[in-house]
Amino acid sequence: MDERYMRLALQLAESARGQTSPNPLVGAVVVKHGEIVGFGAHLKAGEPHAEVHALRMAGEKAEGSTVYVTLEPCSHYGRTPPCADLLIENKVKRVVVATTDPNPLVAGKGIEKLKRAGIDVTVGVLKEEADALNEMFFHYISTKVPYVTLKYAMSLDGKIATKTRESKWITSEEARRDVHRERRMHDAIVVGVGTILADDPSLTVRFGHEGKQPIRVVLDTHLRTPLHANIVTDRVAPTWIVVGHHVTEEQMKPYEQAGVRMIRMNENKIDVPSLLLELGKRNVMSIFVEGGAQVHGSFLRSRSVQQVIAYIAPMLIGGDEAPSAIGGEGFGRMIDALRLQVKHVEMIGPDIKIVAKG
Ligand SMILES: Nc1c(/N=C/[C@H](O)[C@H](O)[C@H](O)COP(=O)(O)O)[nH]c(=O)[nH]c1=O
Ligand SMILES: Nc1c(N[C@@H]2O[C@H](COP(=O)(O)O)[C@@H](O)[C@H]2O)[nH]c(=O)[nH]c1=O
Ligand SMILES: [Zn+2]
Repeated sequence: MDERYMRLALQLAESARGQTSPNPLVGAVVVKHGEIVGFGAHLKAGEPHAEVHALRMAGEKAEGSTVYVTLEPCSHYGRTPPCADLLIENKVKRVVVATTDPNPLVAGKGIEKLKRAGIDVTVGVLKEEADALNEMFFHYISTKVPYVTLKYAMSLDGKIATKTRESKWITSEEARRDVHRERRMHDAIVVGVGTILADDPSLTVRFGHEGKQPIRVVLDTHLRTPLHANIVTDRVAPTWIVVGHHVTEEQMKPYEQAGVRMIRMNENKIDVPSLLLELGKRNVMSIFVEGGAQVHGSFLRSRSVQQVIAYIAPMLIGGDEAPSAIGGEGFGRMIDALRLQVKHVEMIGPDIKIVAKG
């Protein structure tokens, strides 16, 4: 029975996907005498937690109830009061927790508090599902740098464009729509200025997956992004441009006036670990790196890759000069190659989608 209610709590949590950053997805269900008397999900950082919504809906029925929650109830004062205290005040009889919260502020303290107050606590119901739900949050809260997804679309022979740099289109309309769904799962989309100059992309979530638009981050050491680029002028989503230390205030001014947020690194280059620290400091919990090959190469070099999403089209492009999905220096020895595990393979229209994780 516990699994049935926890599954509902997990579904509730998932419904807020893409809205809660930098907080986790959390769902809660209140059950009394075999009846659901309240439920809720955390919808937005800074707003009430899932338990608050669920207990509010339950009212007096919360007393003597069993509460199912997908993440250990918080026990600290963040932007909202601790849920563990609220559960105790509501005289809840039993709390079923799917997984503990690795946030150093919580990590086991919430469960301790509940037990000390005499509440019967069960931990680990559907733990696998609950951990998968928040893998990005867990990565971010324990490393303070964003969870990194590399995405590329390539031909069967691994090319992302022809030797004359033509790339429209390699994958099908359906595959390109699927990219928008994956974009939406991330706080930011990252591309190199090469992609801006080649494609003038909008880097927005469209095709019915609209919701909170991810931040568009351009890695542009020498500030070569044109002021008339879509991502500067369309104001559909936030745009951040990362530049080297040598770029001056007056060079950045026109971009800031156009509403672009400028991030100037401490060196005349953008190295990935420093970039990730800067993004992590600005509460970016997950990034969707869309290329090009050089950018992918720099993320691979620093082994800062948690997930790869590859779309493969059944076509052959060939040519030594045609760029492959990941450029840069690469590894000289097989032992250094980044080994992943294939988690998911599916056909999308005529194309193959492969998801692999570190
Ligand atoms: N060339 C291909 C891609 N090309 C991806 C480009 O690098 C760039 O991310 C997109 O053009 C941005 O599009 P938007 O303006 O945001 O809709 N991506 C794909 O999935 N398949 C391909 O065939
Ligand atoms: N969203 C959520 C929790 N989130 C936990 O609390 C932290 C955010 O606290 P605050 O800044 O007050 O919103 C977050 O980092 C995570 O550890 N906890 C819960 O009991 N239920 C919830 O629904
Ligand atoms: Zn809480």
